[in-house]
Amino acid sequence: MAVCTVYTTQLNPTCSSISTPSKSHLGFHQRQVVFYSTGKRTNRRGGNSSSSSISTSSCSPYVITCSAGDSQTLVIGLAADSGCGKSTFMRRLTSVFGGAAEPPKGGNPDSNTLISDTTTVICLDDYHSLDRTGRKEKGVTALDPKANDFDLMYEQVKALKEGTPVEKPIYNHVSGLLDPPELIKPPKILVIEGLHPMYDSRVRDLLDFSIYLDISNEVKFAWKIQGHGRAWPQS
Ligand SMILES: Nc1ncnc2c1ncn2[C@@H]1O[C@H](COP(=O)(O)OP(=O)(O)OP(=O)(O)O)[C@@H](O)[C@H]1O
Ligand SMILES: O=C(CO)[C@H](O)[C@H](O)COP(=O)(O)O
Repeated sequence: MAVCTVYTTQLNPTCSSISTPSKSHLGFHQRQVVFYSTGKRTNRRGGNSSSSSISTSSCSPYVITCSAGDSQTLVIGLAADSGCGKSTFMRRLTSVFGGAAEPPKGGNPDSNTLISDTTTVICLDDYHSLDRTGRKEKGVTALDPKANDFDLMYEQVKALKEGTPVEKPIYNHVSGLLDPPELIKPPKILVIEGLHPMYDSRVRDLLDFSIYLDISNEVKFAWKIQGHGRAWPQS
């Protein structure tokens, strides 16, 4: 059985509560946590009693545990809008799981994948079905489901979960083009991070755990102004 346990304290100074819905909503069946960017919110959906929240304002540690079936890869979905700290959060989380996360050795320097001892993080931007020009021509953004290949995402996440390597496409954020695929081997823990790890019900059903980073525009823009990371998305 693949198991992941995270012992951690507050992940960042603006993150002050975690919601852990005990019942499914929007069809989620797996365990979820939502990291909030501001303190007082315990329930986004206005009084839904199925959500409970854990305060971390005292910086006390909390524990997150999830597990998958025998010999299966454990799949974690991390969703957030662009610039909400998915990559930053994943770098921290993978280091908690063990080892520094690095791009695949000797591969495409513009790969979005990170590999550590136990964990592989794939970026769902790699499943954009339309490149930057294609999206412009069709008048859609990367958030539009039409700009993403959910069939391929499902097939490949399922294959990895079942222990089969895949040739995953690469969306190149520098050129805005789809590059030749890279080989991804099934890890112990697979994280799929991006705009839509929970949009497609087939992909959603593969998740053992899901995380949504709920970052306010105010905080997101403040982070951007601090000037870290790559430039704001091109499209
Ligand atoms: N907890 C944090 N505290 C301060 N700054 C942060 C934090 N998380 C992220 N940032 C900053 O916010 C910016 C966006 O973060 P990051 O690149 O991780 O987001 P992302 O969701 O992966 O973005 P994209 O989808 O555009 O690739 C970066 O400049 C990063 O340094
Ligand atoms: O990071 C993103 C979504 O997670 C980008 O918004 C998306 O991939 C489009 O990329 P670009 O703006 O570089 O064409």
